[in-house]
Amino acid sequence: MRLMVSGGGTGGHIYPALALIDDLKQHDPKAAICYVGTQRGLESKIVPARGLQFETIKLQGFSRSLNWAGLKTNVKTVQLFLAGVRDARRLIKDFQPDVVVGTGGYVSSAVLYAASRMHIPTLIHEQNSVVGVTNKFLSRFVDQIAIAFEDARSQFPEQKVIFTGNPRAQQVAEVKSHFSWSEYGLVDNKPTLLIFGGSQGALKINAVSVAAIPTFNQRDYQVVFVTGQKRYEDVKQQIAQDHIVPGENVVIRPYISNMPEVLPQVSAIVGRAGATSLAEITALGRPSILIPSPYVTNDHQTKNAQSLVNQGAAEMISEAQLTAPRLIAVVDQLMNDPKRQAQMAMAAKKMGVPDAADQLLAVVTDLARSRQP
Ligand SMILES: CC(=O)N[C@H]1[C@@H](OP(=O)(O)OP(=O)(O)OC[C@H]2O[C@@H](n3ccc(=O)[nH]c3=O)[C@H](O)[C@@H]2O)O[C@H](CO)[C@@H](O)[C@@H]1O
Repeated sequence: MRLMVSGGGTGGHIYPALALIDDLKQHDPKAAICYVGTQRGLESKIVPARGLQFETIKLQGFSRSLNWAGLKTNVKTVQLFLAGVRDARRLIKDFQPDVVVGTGGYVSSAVLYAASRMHIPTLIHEQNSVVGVTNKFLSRFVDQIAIAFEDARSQFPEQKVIFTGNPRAQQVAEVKSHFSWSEYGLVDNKPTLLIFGGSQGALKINAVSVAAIPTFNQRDYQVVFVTGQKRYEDVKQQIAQDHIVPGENVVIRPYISNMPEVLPQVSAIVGRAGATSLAEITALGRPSILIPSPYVTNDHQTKNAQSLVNQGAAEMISEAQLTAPRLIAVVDQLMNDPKRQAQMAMAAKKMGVPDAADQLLAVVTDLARSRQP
């Protein structure tokens, strides 16, 4: 199969694409793969490092401000989109894909639009319960739409929709490694809490976690606190300024690049409610304390989180109510109650789709075959 994939901007769009690619490579080692992203997005760091063919086009998102500057940005966005479609057509002509898959982020708009106009079979994957702007636009043009939350179904043309789950779930659920916390200067066989604010890190979660370090230092669980690559130096500075000394119990990292190896070793998670993170948490069956980002379209992270809370799989703290004492109280309660951890873990696991990559690959393979004469 010749598969072209496009998705970018944040990890939540990139990792599902990579999970699909990995699953395809396992089933069809001769498959040819081309990933299209932007130079500015996180994909330009993650994808080439995997040894994949990586092509870029130049695009930008729409501004939501209705002022003059917003208008100017949006005129530029449309110009770049039209140029992006031309560039995408050229890439498609060169690569000759059997099928083109989009996993969200504005870069996929031009690539999937161009492919559909060229009559190449197309599929988009929507990770969230509330449909993103790019996928909403593309839903009119593509052949098939794979979803990971049933709630998304009614927001798309019904006849195109198929539930597959999020392929990253399978990747995390299937991993077999000999990971040891000693790589992080921590110990094995000790309850471990992972704190991370999605793929980019989150300002408020970082601030509150910094303030909680002295308390975490005294607990009998250990803490891995991931700041996000761009926010690491600020966190370090804050810690120095506040004269905080992280003890042997707390480790601070900018980013974890081997999350599928790390996550299975974690007892509980504090994090945002990005859809791909939630797919991982549920596939593994881990209890979580979710702090949805209030800065995303239609508050979709709150809806993502609510679906776990409704099943007893997670607790939610709104960002507005997040303080260090509140975080410590909720974390302590969970970490000191193994029975509750187990109940939440089981509830989470019931929601997981640990074969999502195979399900998505089956749909993609059928679509690719539909192209052959
Ligand atoms: C601010 C924003 O627009 N967020 C969106 C973005 O979130 P974001 O990019 O944060 O995505 P998610 O939380 O869904 O997924 C993060 C991914 O990055 C990985 N990871 C994270 C931290 C780290 O150190 N190492 C690492 O590998 C996680 O394991 C996961 O695979 O895409 C999601 C999926 O469409 C949406 O639901 C989110 O609302």
